[in-house]
Amino acid sequence: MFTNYQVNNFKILEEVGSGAYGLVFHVIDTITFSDFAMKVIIKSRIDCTEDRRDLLTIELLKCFNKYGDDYLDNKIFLPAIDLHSIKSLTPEQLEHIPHYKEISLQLKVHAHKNVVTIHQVLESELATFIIMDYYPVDLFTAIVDQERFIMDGLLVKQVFLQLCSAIAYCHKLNVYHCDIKPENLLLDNDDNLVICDFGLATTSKYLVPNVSVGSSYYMAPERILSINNTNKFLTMNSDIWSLGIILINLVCIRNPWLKAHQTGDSTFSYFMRDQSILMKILPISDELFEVINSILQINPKNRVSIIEIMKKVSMVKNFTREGPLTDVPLMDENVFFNCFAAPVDEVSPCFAQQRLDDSDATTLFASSSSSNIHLSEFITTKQKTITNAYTASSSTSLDTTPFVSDVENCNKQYFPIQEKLSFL
Ligand SMILES: Nc1ncnc2c1ncn2[C@@H]1O[C@H](COP(=O)(O)OP(=O)(O)OP(=O)(O)O)[C@@H](O)[C@H]1O
Repeated sequence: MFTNYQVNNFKILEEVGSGAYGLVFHVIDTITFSDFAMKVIIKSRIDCTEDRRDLLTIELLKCFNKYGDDYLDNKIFLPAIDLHSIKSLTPEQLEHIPHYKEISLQLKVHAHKNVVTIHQVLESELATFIIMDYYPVDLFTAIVDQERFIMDGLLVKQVFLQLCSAIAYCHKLNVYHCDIKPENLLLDNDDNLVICDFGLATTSKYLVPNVSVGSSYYMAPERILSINNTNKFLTMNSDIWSLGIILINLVCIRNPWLKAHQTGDSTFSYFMRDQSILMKILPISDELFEVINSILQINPKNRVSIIEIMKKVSMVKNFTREGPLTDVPLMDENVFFNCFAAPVDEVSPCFAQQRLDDSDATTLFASSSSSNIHLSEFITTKQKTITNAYTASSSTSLDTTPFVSDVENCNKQYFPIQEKLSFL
């Protein structure tokens, strides 16, 4: 529907996902020709669960209609928000703009190689646009449709350890993801895993009552307990439970139960009485059973730590009792420590925020062999486009988030979030 629509220098190629509040698009940067993902979070509340995608689409169309102009060919130009100002929003401020909580928490941890990097946040009155790295496939598709892991135990180890490494890093910075599931884990072309969707993430050390939101397959039993339960559970431990279910997914292409609820799921109810049921319903080896059992402890306090899980998984020799996963190479100690123990990018992930400094742009174009556009040409074209955009849109009534006025503001200047949302 939105193919060829453009937000600043990001042209939409296709829709790649939709969720409760937003749509995700594969976009191309018309300056560098690099791929990005653009998540559009619609601000208006949509209560109905049916036709949600259609309603989100209508809201996004409104956004293009409000700010765009036929003359501009479905292009809109929006101000970018300074990412540091989002990171420093207080919990009280985030109460007023809940969708910024997701962005703020992801920004806290996106320096990790296995967390999706956010490059820009563009603000409009109707929607917020998040520009992130783009990944071609999610883990669900890779496991179920492509069966990418059934022959390759080392790949299972690599992907799972990357996930553990990212989650451990988040926990170290007091960010708890709370929605670890294959649809929220993406793979690059070299099968490196990254985590996305911090929509349910929290910094709350303890689970807040009635947190039964998310996918039931991956949810720890304490998250499904009745709201009258007054025990305090560490949020961190419920992420660890989800890791155990993902490990089962990777090796067995299935889930052990629909939900970890004693009366609501007969398999889980059986598992509570006798954990070895896992050996009967899944083709896992004794060795893997031992690892999974140390993770899927009903009492969250008894669950093994993430670093212990990582050590155990790297040493597993066979994942299954039969088939190609019976003989899995041990992970080389150097690979383990280089790839998983020091996982933080040294390069600032916010390259997009600086890239239109002249020197950076020159470097970018110089290094882009596929592009034959020169910097001077680019600046002229870009200035022309954005000047046109401004002329055409200057009569539009702009409420809380005025249009940017020129190329400087559109691509170089970053506004503090407090300036764009004056109520903060
Ligand atoms: N950076 C990305 N690159 C490629 N695809 C992505 C990216 N981010 C998200 N997606 C795709 O879009 C889907 C929806 O994204 P996301 O989970 O962030 O949205 P959401 O609105 O929070 O969804 P939900 O309500 O289901 O949690 C993902 O499952 C994934 O398939």
